[in-house]
Amino acid sequence: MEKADITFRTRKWVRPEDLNANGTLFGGSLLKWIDEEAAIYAILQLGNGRAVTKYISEINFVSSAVQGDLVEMGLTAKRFGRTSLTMRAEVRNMITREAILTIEEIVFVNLGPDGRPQPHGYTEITYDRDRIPTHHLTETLDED
Ligand SMILES: CCCCCCCCCCCCCCCC(=O)SCCNC(=O)CCNC(=O)[C@H](O)C(C)(C)COP(=O)(O)OP(=O)(O)OC[C@H]1O[C@@H](n2cnc3c(N)ncnc32)[C@H](O)[C@@H]1OP(=O)(O)O
Repeated sequence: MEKADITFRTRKWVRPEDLNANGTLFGGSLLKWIDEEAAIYAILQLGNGRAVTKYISEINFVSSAVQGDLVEMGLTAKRFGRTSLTMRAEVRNMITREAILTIEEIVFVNLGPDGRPQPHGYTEITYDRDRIPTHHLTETLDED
């Protein structure tokens, strides 16, 4: 798979509840946002709502953000495994484009209805919405 550029999608406004005691953006808020963003990205790439976070590599908090800053989150698929998808993540200041956080590897695993890893069958990134699951997981419990 060729190296793909990161596409920045979700934007967040740094609010008072996202700050640490230092008055800068709390790392835990940032990680929550990026894990959620990665989950949505993985679900759209793997076409399966049952995808879970398996592994997150070193997290580099490159610079901080302060209240009122606009930040944007980007992800790209680095590697499609048999049951896994490895992504790279970056969060940056939307205005200055200065990096705030980088994570080289976030691995999600595609699960079957039994909760075990299941081959996803994909090898390439989709830029369309062709793999979006069509129903909520709770609606399919009886059918799976
Ligand atoms: C209408 C629209 C509807 C939309 C649709 C609904 C959307 C609804 C949204 C819900 C959104 C939920 C988002 C959940 C996001 C969480 O919060 S997940 C919660 C946190 N994560 C967990 O609880 C996972 C806990 N771990 C586990 O259950 C088990 O470890 C797992 C994931 C089943 C894997 O089991 P395992 O025995 O390790 O599996 P194994 O076969 O050894 O490895 C599987 C793959 O992982 C890789 N792997 C294993 N260990 C590692 C490692 N340390 N490093 C890197 N790779 C590794 C393996 O290489 C393998 O990859 P492949 O070579 O097959 O590609």
